[in-house]
Amino acid sequence: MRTPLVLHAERLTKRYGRRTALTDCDLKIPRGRVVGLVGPNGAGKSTLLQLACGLIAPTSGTLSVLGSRPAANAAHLARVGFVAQDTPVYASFSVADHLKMGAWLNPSWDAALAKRRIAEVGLDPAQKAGRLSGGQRAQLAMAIAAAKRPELLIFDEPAAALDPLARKGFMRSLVEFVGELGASAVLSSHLLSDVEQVCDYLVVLCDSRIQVAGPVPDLLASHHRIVGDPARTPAGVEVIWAEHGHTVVRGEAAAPDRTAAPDTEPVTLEELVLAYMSRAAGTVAASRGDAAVSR
Ligand SMILES: Nc1ncnc2c1ncn2[C@@H]1O[C@H](COP(=O)(O)OP(=O)(O)OP(=O)(O)O)[C@@H](O)[C@H]1O
Repeated sequence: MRTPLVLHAERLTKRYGRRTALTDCDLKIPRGRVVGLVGPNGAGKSTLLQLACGLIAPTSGTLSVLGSRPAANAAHLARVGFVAQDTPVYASFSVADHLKMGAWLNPSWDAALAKRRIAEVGLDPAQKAGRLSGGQRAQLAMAIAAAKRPELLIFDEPAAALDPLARKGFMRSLVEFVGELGASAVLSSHLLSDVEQVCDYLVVLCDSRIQVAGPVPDLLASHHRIVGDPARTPAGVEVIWAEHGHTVVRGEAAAPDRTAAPDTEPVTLEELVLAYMSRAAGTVAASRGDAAVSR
């Protein structure tokens, strides 16, 4: 039976020497989601994704990917597609060479899908990869990862180098493509606008720890903003962060009941993420302009 989880971490910890990149992370990510992994620089996002791909090993704790140890064997490797940060390609190889290499390396290679995808995004098969723009390189890397027909696609900041318009187009094509494959996807980003555009599941990682994780609609339903005196925060809710007369809270007791809590408002995804980031930073909340998560 297929495991219902694409990623399952228990007390997952990764240290590089004395630096701890992940601390006691517990995570259960169900299949069929497009997951946004967000957090500031150095939060541990790439480390988590590299662990999921089997490129590095945990210091302690466990992580299973599609029910097995990451990169457990060749068959398992074929079930996971990875697009690394900066979408590395072989500069002197043409687009067509990349597809040939993909076919040679991957037993489950879907040559028709790769070829169609390359045509759809307007890439010239004869073009040397070193001459592609950042956006074209990202599209090539995504086509290669997807032509393996993986069950899980992992993207480490796939669109970071792209201008806003190219990024929007790339993210849209990413989610369409993942849907067409019937795959799950996990993508890291510190651009919240990317995540809002395509993700239906959110993981906030700050300072090596998972702050919150869950389906986006559930997170938005279970968090609220209380306007005014923080002392008026209803009992039984968890205060995530308070500043400038706005308190972001989690808990059913804060559901917008106009009689009991007349100044309770819904939160946006940005407010929710910034509240967890500010709490993790333990400092005065960053204003929208200087936050590490930017739009
Ligand atoms: N190979 C390494 N050796 C030593 N320290 C590392 C190594 N890789 C990452 N780190 C450290 O681990 C922490 C987490 O890094 P990681 O790259 O996972 O964060 P990130 O959230 O992906 O950051 P960014 O958004 O800047 O890419 C950082 O403090 C980083 O300096």
